[in-house]
Amino acid sequence: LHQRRNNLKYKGVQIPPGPKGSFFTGVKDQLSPFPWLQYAQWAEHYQSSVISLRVYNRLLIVLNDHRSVRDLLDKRASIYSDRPKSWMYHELCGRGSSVFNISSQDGRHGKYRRLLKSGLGDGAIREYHDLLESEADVLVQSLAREPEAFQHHLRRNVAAVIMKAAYGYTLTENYDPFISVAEEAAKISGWALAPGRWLVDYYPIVRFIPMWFPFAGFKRQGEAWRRQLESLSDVPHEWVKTQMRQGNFVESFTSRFIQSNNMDDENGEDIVKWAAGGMYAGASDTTVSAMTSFVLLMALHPEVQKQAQREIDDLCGPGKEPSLSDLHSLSYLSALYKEVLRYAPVSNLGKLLPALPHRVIQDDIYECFMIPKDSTVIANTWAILHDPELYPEPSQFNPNRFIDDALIGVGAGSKQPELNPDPRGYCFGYGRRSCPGLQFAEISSLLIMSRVLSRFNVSLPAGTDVPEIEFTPGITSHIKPFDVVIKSR
Ligand code: HEM
Repeated sequence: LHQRRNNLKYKGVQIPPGPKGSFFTGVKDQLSPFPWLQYAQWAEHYQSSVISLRVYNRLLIVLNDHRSVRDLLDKRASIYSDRPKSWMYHELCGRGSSVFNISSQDGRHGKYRRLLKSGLGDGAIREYHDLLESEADVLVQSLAREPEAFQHHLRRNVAAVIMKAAYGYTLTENYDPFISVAEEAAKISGWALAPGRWLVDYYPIVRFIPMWFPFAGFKRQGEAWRRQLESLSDVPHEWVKTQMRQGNFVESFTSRFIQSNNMDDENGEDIVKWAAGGMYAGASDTTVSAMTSFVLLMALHPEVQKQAQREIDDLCGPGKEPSLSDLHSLSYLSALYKEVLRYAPVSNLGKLLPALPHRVIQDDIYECFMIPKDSTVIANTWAILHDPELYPEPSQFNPNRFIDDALIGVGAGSKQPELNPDPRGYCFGYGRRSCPGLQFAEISSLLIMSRVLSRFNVSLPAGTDVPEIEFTPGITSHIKPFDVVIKSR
């Protein structure tokens, strides 16, 4: 319908080229578990970095190069920062108000972002210094004790930091009730957002079928999940309030905003609750994924590892662990962090999850193409970070690309190098949806990396062949783990 209307309105302006697929499902059955590679291949095949594809009745526009991403998602952020609607998740499960899913046209969107920015930005991070340092100590001790469980320790570190920062809550040693609450919510959300699973997402008219109707299983399921998710997201918030009432609480993102009571909004407390919920959801898989990639890449690149260790030893003295105040002096470490994010981008937003792609809220024309209102717009961040014109020899893992003037190209020292631009401009998302946890992620990641490098050597088990790098499918795709040895230096 849209297309017919748009063809009339913008006579002769076509939607971007792309595969057509079948009449009913579109290209749904042709999508691979690694869509970012497939999108890049389609872009090459159709000789256009902007392509379109249809899944059921939903039109997807995929942006495969940095220019279109900047031009549309950043420069036209006011119309490209909405999220596609998932009727199952947003309406039936009642999650439309969550930070990730709220419509950019809802007044709460800006309030969440302002709150998260002030609670997670550079100024606020100082509040978390002691917490970050003490959890880094715990991580190093756990790695020394049980190095083979490194992923478990990383996951625990990130969860402990974020739960303390968001709620002032200290994780218990093994099974933690708050983490299982958060993981349960993530699991239900994954099911409710499963692409192609719920017809109501594509044909919302079916939401009007009465609850008792034989085909209304999805409605009963949605209602059950709504109740479950509601109580799950209330648990940590109510816990903070109880602690505060008892006068026995650790300061946190939530307590600070409840106490300051200057939200200037009758829904202030509800906004804090959703914003804090977004912190665990945003920080957990992403940071763990980046840090897991870091450990695996250190095993594959001993020369990079040695150089980073030399820099830390030179600054702090051998055997002395870096502290947060040392991090800004470690320029090779900072380049290494950028290269980990570029090489194994955490967020290959290619998956058809309705949660992270953007939605354009009005018809738009880009170059010679029509981008119809309500299209789902996906940035193929992987393709950008592996574009040989932007990052020469993209399959080489080489942190020097961010510090060596010869590799930065013309304009070195200026804000926008021609080659090897800062990948943080891509892997933390775009426009009015870009990640509000960027600084928090960076400081916690650099601290983990510096502590691991100063205390341990990471290598492949003796006698094993160098493994081929494979990536896991999914929205926070990362390098498929292989065996590594972590030994004290
Ligand atoms: C290496 C770590 C991280 C990476 C790579 C990452 C990446 C991203 C990306 C790509 C998005 C989506 C942007 C878009 O839609 O264009 C996002 C959104 C978000 N991130 Fe992060 N993130 C990381 C860590 C964190 C941390 C530590 C927090 C909080 C403490 C956080 C909180 C959020 C939130 C709340 C959103 C939703 C923003 C919105 O929809 O308005 N992230 N992140």
